[in-house]
Amino acid sequence: MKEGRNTAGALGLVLGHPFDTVKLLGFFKGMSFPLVSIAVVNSVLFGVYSNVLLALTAMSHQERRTQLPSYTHVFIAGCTGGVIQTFFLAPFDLIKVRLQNQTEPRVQPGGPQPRYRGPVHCAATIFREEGPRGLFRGAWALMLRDTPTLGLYFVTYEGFCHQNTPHGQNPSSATVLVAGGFAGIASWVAATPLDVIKSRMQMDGLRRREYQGVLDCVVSSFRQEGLRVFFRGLTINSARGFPVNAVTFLSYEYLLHSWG
Ligand SMILES: C[N+](C)(C)CCCC[C@H](N)C(=O)O
Repeated sequence: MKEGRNTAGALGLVLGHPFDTVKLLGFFKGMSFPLVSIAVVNSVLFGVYSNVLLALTAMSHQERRTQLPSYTHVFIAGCTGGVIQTFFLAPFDLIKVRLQNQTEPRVQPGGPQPRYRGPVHCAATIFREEGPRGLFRGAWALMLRDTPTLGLYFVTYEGFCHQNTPHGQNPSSATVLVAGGFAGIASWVAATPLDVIKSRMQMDGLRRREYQGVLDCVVSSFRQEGLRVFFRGLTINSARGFPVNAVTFLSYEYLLHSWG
């Protein structure tokens, strides 16, 4: 009896396995592009941030626990990280926005071919149709969005950690998670108006050019849609910002400690 059940269980598993695999692969399909992009961009951002802070304060990460760096230094280091990461983020972000805004996102047999068939094809097509500079379309708006808001991001993080950690100690994992989450929300709330503009600039140039530049895009979006346009996606950005940045900062702290 027991034997029979085990065999049945094993058989079920064997039969079910291909389905599970397909399901899993389907579930994570399309994840390699964001994964590569986030790995590159976050290493640049956090690398620049910690090195600039190191240069400004002449203190190691561990020493800074007992002697908090000034928020001005944290802000400057965050802004510098923001400027440098823009060069890396711009093409990745452009490709993401272009792919997300496709009207025929899927290739269907016999149906119309989508303009971009995937991230690599998208990059090659932009390069061909819009030139190498085309890959940096919207980069100014992106830099304007990210420079001050990444300063704010790190100030929020360090401030929250400092306030909730006994003097001289390392913040607990729970504190790091909440501080990272709040940093994500604060920076996304501040970044949302320029995020709307950035995405519009990135989509511009696909057919005819609609905007003359960032300012023109701000003015004409405001004229056509009112003040509300600058708050588009605010809720979703914040809701996503909390968990994403909680985990980001937890891994950052973990790596800092394991590398010594
Ligand atoms: C500055 N800005 C708010 C745009 C982003 C800040 C957090 C960056 C993080 N990789 C994320 O995707 O949430």
